Amino acid sequence: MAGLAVSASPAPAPASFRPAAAASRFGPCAQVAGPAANFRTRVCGLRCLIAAKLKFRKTLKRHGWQLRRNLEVRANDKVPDWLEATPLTENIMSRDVQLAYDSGGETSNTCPDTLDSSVIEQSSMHHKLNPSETHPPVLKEDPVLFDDPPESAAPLCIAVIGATGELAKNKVFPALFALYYSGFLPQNVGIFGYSRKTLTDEDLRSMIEANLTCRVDHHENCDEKLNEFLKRTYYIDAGYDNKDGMVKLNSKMSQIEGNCAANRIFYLAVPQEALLDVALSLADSAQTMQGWNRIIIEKPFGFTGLSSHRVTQSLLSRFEEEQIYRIDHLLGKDLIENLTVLRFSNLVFEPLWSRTYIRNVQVIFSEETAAEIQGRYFGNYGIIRDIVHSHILQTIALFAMEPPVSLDGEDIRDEKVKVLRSIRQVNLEDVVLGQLKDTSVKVDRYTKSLTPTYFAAAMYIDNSRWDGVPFLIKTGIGLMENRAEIRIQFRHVPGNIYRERFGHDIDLDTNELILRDQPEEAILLKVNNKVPGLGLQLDASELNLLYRDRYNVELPDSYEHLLLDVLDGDSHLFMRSDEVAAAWNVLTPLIHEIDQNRIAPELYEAGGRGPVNAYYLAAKHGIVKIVSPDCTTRGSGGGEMHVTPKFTWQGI
Ligand SMILES: NC(=O)C1=CN([C@@H]2O[C@H](COP(=O)(O)OP(=O)(O)OC[C@H]3O[C@@H](n4cnc5c(N)ncnc54)[C@H](OP(=O)(O)O)[C@@H]3O)[C@@H](O)[C@H]2O)C=CC1
Ligand SMILES: O=C1O[C@H](COP(=O)(O)O)[C@@H](O)[C@H](O)[C@H]1O
Repeated sequence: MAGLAVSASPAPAPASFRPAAAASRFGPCAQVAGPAANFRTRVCGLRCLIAAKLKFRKTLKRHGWQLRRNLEVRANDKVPDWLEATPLTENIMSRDVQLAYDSGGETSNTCPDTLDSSVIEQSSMHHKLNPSETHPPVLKEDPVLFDDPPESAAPLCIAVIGATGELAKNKVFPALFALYYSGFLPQNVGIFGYSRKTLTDEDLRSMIEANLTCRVDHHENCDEKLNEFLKRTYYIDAGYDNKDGMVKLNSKMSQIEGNCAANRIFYLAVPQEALLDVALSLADSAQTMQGWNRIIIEKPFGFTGLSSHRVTQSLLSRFEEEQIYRIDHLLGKDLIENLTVLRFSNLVFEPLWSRTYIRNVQVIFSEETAAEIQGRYFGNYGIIRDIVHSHILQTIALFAMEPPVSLDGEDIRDEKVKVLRSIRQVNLEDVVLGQLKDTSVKVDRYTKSLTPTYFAAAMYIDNSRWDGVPFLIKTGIGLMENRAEIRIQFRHVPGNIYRERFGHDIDLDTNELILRDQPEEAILLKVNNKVPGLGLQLDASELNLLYRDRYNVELPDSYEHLLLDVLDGDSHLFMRSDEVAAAWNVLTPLIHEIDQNRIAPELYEAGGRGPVNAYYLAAKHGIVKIVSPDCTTRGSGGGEMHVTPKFTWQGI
């Protein structure tokens, strides 16, 4: 951090960043996001692939992801005419202005020196604030960051509330820097760290710097970018009253923004106990009147259905639904986006997506992580509230939903909530609870708690598409490996003429599709084929797409993905209030039954596969266990036949 001083002028953006990033996304004080902009993100994987195949490679590299993301909006595979024929800036700018829409605030396309009163009035109505609050006090001693000429870009202020916490340090600031580095944040961006500790700007910068790195595959100007980013970072010593703290934050932001129409994002990385105090205080005192305001809230989303409902009601008393982004970073993984991309853009899959062809679905999320760093699980939230309520149920909802009307966030959320409302309440008999045996010094505390660290369950969706199809969930910590995948097992081929060739176990011919995030990103499809040569040997082979072989890029962290979605106003991976409630309706009766009956979880060893009962649960619901590494057998015709399934059942 040597030589870093708070500067009154923003550091100049590099040439490659200015036109594509600042102009396209932020325009001249223009509104930058909205439902229409969602379209950009949805076509992601395929467009990246196609663009990479075209001559764009060098261009993409030079302009960074910002350009790639803009390219992704194209619905065809051709080099866009506008890119070749006219200056990039001009084209992107006009399109973005056209797409401009505001879901959480008002904006203007110009950057007036003074606010006109009609704008103030509109904004105030929208945010339920008093027009008199639009003139924050000015802190004379502080530097002003956003002093670019009006035509440059709409400012964006991002406040990380709980800036000294683990989440902020390890995930949020690094993700913000990665976005800044890659050109996704506007030139006029200000980053504000907020907590109750007495720190200075420099303290915050040093803390952030300790965790910042540049991408291995994209490393130019790293130090320069790091310094630019840190110069735009400020600390707010909020004290112990969030009402005062938010007034301070607002003053600082207003000062940095100047009079330009500005947008604000508030990332609430605070403990659940502090959530409402922080959220309501900021609603009253820290929202901008001249742009949109969005708040990001961390999981878990409540402790029971009732407590969650209360939190939701309080939030909705001050914010519009469209302003609230409930983040679960596990949903920001490519695995999740691929669920819908794969299904809705492939004729070979889309017609098969129902009970007619799918026999069962497994959603697996296991972690090696030891219990020591999962302290908040014990005697507290546990894995059902932390992982199942949001990550697992959202995955099932995205997997099982009807085709949405469009890729717009609200259309997708409309379909997800229908799935959540159709999930049958989970029967305790179809549940396995586990708890990691703990040999650490904290063993007393842990053994007194019945909080599960492992959860398996068979769920059913009572609608016409999924009637009778088991969705087997398996999730836990302290297991043998990190595994995040969705496994789809298909039904048998009716009247399969090769039936006998599979020997005694017809299940061995089960087609299986696996979408995997961990241990490594891949899409795998198990098919049956003939082994070359004389005789009729069948082989269960894999048509594999390993991301590491196909794409030579470092994958962004899921916080980057989701923060960018917030910036874009794309809500499809964030739970709406009705989704939160519907998910609680599935789980609350089960949680009550577990709590009231003090159901003891099955203890399991660290580094193992988890509770043995999970195997029986799978078997009970007809989940195939494909483990036969060597099943040479004889077909009825007497010829030798090898069935060599390479897919072993991952029984975590
Ligand atoms: N850590 C992680 O990886 C994940 C965390 N989460 C969720 O994110 C949230 C934060 O987690 P984490 O960072 O681990 O928690 P920490 O306890 O590490 O940090 C909490 C932060 O909030 C601040 N804070 C605490 N109370 C208040 C208050 N009343 N008003 C204002 N600020 C306050 C603390 O600073 P100070 O005391 O100085 O004010 C600190 O900066 C939690 O809700 C957690 O469930 C979700 C997923 C993953
Ligand atoms: O939200 C959570 O996620 C982490 C895993 O995060 P990742 O970035 O390693 O995928 C998990 O350890 C934690 O239990 C859970 O609350």
